[in-house]
Amino acid sequence: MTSLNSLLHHVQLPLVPNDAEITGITLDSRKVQKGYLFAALPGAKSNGCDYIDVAIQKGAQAILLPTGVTFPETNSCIPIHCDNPRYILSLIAAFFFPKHPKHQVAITGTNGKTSTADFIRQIWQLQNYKSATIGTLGVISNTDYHYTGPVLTTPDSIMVHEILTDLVNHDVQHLALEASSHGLDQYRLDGLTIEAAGFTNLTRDHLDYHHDFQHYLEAKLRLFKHILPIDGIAAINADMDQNALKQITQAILEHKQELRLVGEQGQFLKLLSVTPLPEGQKLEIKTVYNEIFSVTIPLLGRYQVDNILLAMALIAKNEHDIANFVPLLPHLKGVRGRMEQAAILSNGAAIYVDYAHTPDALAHLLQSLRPHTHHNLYVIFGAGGDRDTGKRPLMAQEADKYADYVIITDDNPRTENPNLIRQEVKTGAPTALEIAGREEAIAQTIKKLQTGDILVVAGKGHEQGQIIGSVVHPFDDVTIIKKHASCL
Ligand SMILES: CC(=O)N[C@H]1[C@@H](OP(=O)(O)OP(=O)(O)OC[C@H]2O[C@@H](n3ccc(=O)[nH]c3=O)[C@H](O)[C@@H]2O)O[C@H](CO)[C@@H](O)[C@@H]1O[C@H](C)C(=O)N[C@@H](C)C(=O)N[C@H](CCC(=O)O)C(=O)O
Ligand SMILES: Nc1ncnc2c1ncn2[C@@H]1O[C@H](COP(=O)(O)OP(=O)(O)OP(=O)(O)O)[C@@H](O)[C@H]1O
Ligand SMILES: N[C@H](CCC[C@H](N)C(=O)O)C(=O)O
Ligand SMILES: [Mg+2]
Repeated sequence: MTSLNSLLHHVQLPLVPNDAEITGITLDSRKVQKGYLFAALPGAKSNGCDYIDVAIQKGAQAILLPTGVTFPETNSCIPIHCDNPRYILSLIAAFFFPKHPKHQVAITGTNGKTSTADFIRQIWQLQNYKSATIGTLGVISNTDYHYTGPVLTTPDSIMVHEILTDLVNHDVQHLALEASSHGLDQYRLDGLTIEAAGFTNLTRDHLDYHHDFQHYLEAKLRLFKHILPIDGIAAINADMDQNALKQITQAILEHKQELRLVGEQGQFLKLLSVTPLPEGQKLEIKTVYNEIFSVTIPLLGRYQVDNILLAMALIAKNEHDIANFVPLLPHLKGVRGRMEQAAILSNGAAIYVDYAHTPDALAHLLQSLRPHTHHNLYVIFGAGGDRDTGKRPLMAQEADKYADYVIITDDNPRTENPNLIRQEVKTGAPTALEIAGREEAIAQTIKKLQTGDILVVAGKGHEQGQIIGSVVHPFDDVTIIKKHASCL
């Protein structure tokens, strides 16, 4: 509970003569209770301003709304007009839920946010800190805090700050969170006080929402231009798209942040070599002080090396901290649904599950599995409905380029016709096999596997459901694979 004028003072909006207590904040009229501040936000599907009357009837004390929107005659509720209510709401949320972990790190990029955040949490936990991640896997921490709300990669600003306060109440002072391009574009993270921001890579995704690559990049750049403060740490994978890298580094230098480049072209942390081993990878890395470390990580997937380097650069107090992290790396565990081994058949064929749902992720995934494949490499994947349609043939092209056998199936068709989605995917790999129904595709392919083969089932990773229409049907790739593998 806080007074309306203290909230307004915090966000530098004019105070009101009739100050009032605010008992809660929400952006959904259906959740308004007596004394709440309701943020009426124009959205993609509907407009929160259409629900102002409903919110007043339910006892809203104040309504945050865009400048120019008319407000009904009422004595019971105070209108707060402003130019950018989503942004102001984020700042209000940070003030209303006042407890924030001392150490907060945010990661953006097309692929690798969840993995990088997870490695950061694991490193902190290996150092005995209570720590947490917020992202695609929900909220994970080594405390008895259990989040049960809806999961977005980046929750809305109210949810983010409510979770932060809950985490601090569970003694968590170390937090890594994912900054999705939607989340950044919709000001979900503007109230945060982060110490470091990371950028994994920029490749094609979400152009249904951002329309073109430059707007997609601009959304992600908001993390550095508007959220990471001056002197904050900006850790970047130097091997990414060079045009994007140029724009990112320019933003970082303009905002006087500390640039830490990692990767094969890194400076802060330079990757000298990676050797794939049967059960992991051996890395040789060099710090900016020319210290060289050799370490074996128990994880497959070249892409996870990039994510681990970025994780270390984001949380290192300084260059010398890397020496403290290196002995912990052999203890890292795989991330749920990312290059996760689901089954080994009696003939030795191995089956993995991975969350690759972009062209670039599929290319990296399949290239990573090739050194471990002694016979044929199979990939099963589909493309999500109500998402970027342009990436569909491109995903198939990458699959066709790097796998020996490509099986196109369904992945969350949502409100689209799954047959039509598969047809669009198939234009990128006309000779690929098409099997409707994900379980059927998995069952049929497993029967074909021989000694030395690898099958990877991509796109759903940790997901627990297949979304058809608006119904979520329980579905877990690992469980389905185990079921059909055990029949052989
Ligand atoms: C397209 C999109 O990003 N939509 C997000 C956006 O919703 P919106 O504001 O556009 O919603 P809307 O349905 O048009 O409604 C407008 C407003 O009216 C309000 N309303 C609506 C109905 C009503 O009865 N009363 C009422 O007050 C709504 O609460 C909302 O505030 O803001 C909401 C609150 O933050 C989000 O929950 C919602 O995410 C939807 C569920 C979603 O599916 N988002 C996906 C695309 C997403 O955000 N994905 C990213 C990226 C993942 C990745 O990187 O791969 C993520 O961070 O998860
Ligand atoms: N650094 C990377 N470079 C390229 N591909 C990667 C990288 N990291 C992960 N991937 C691929 O992307 C998939 C998703 O990884 P992860 O969940 O870590 O990414 P994300 O950015 O959190 O994705 P989302 O946007 O869906 O939350 C992995 O399963 C893998 O196939
Ligand atoms: N965060 C991504 C996840 C995609 C996962 C894939 N299974 C799909 O449904 O396309 C999105 O919402 O676009
Ligand atoms: Mg994620």
